[in-house]
Amino acid sequence: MKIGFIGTGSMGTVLIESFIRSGALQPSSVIASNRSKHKADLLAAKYPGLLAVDSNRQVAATCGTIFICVRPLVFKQVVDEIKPYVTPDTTVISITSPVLLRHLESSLPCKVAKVIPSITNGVLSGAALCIYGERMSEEDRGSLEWLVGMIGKPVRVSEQHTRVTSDISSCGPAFLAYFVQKLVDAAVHVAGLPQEEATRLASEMVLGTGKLLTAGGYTPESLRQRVAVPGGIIEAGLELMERELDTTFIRLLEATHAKYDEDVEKVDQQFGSGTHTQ
Ligand SMILES: NC(=O)C1=CN([C@@H]2O[C@H](COP(=O)(O)OP(=O)(O)OC[C@H]3O[C@@H](n4cnc5c(N)ncnc54)[C@H](O)[C@@H]3O)[C@@H](O)[C@H]2O)C=CC1
Ligand SMILES: O=C(O)[C@@H]1CCC=N1
Repeated sequence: MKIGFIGTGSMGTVLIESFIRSGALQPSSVIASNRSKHKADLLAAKYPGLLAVDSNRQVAATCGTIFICVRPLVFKQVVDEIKPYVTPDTTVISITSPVLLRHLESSLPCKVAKVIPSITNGVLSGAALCIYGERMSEEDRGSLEWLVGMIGKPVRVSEQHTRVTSDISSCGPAFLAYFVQKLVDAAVHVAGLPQEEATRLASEMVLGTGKLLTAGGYTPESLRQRVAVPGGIIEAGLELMERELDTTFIRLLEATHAKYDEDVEKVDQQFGSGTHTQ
């Protein structure tokens, strides 16, 4: 069965390349379209057998499973384009959170799901959030999770929790990279450590910490307690972070939720769906 990708920008490309690199998909199973076709052509050149096509309609007409990898406000246009070509057996997957299942289910006569990937899937790691519409049978869900499981850890979440879980798994890499960057800048500023060396150390530290938290038997709390000796150097640093960052993360999530609400409202207007309740 052919798998289609509409939108081969940053995330569409990550998904296609990861599915191919992991062995989940052969290039010859992949059909891709993009507004400016040259981006899809680049993938076709890199992966012989992959078919880049001129229109989203061609993807819809040939593929049983279609990932829509465009920005939220472009969805309505794409959905209208592909609608005549999907059948009840087609599965359409949105990779963006502000396009809700009800937008898709009310507009398309097929199965719909959301898979919110993460840049970490590009190294076959991290989570991929799975949210299912009612027309997805348990077998359909299992098949999609097999595919997604080749590039990350599929995690089923309710649509209600999509925003906050995506804040962690999809936005988290950017937030953590910001933390790393600030730590590196401080090391350069305070002690003159070469930037490259500080970056290498910080990156290894993040990798090791991730392993401790996923496979090393630690929780964030127990890890912190284990390394922060009472009255010691780490505790001095943690006390400062506690004072300075106390409400920062709550405000961080409030900021992402506010932007999400704005996007959902705009998508609602496009789909003519009234006020959202998620
Ligand atoms: N950046 C990230 O880490 C994550 C992004 N997402 C979601 O992925 C979606 C895409 O994001 P990015 O790849 O970062 O954006 P992007 O801007 O890099 O890619 C979007 C692509 O869609 C193409 N496009 C625009 N209109 C089109 C149309 N009518 N038909 C076909 N192609 C069209 C553009 O040319 C572009 O290549 C967004 O909805 C975002 O919410 C989801 C999880 C993580
Ligand atoms: O729709 C989402 O939740 C993702 C996370 C970052 C951008 N888009």
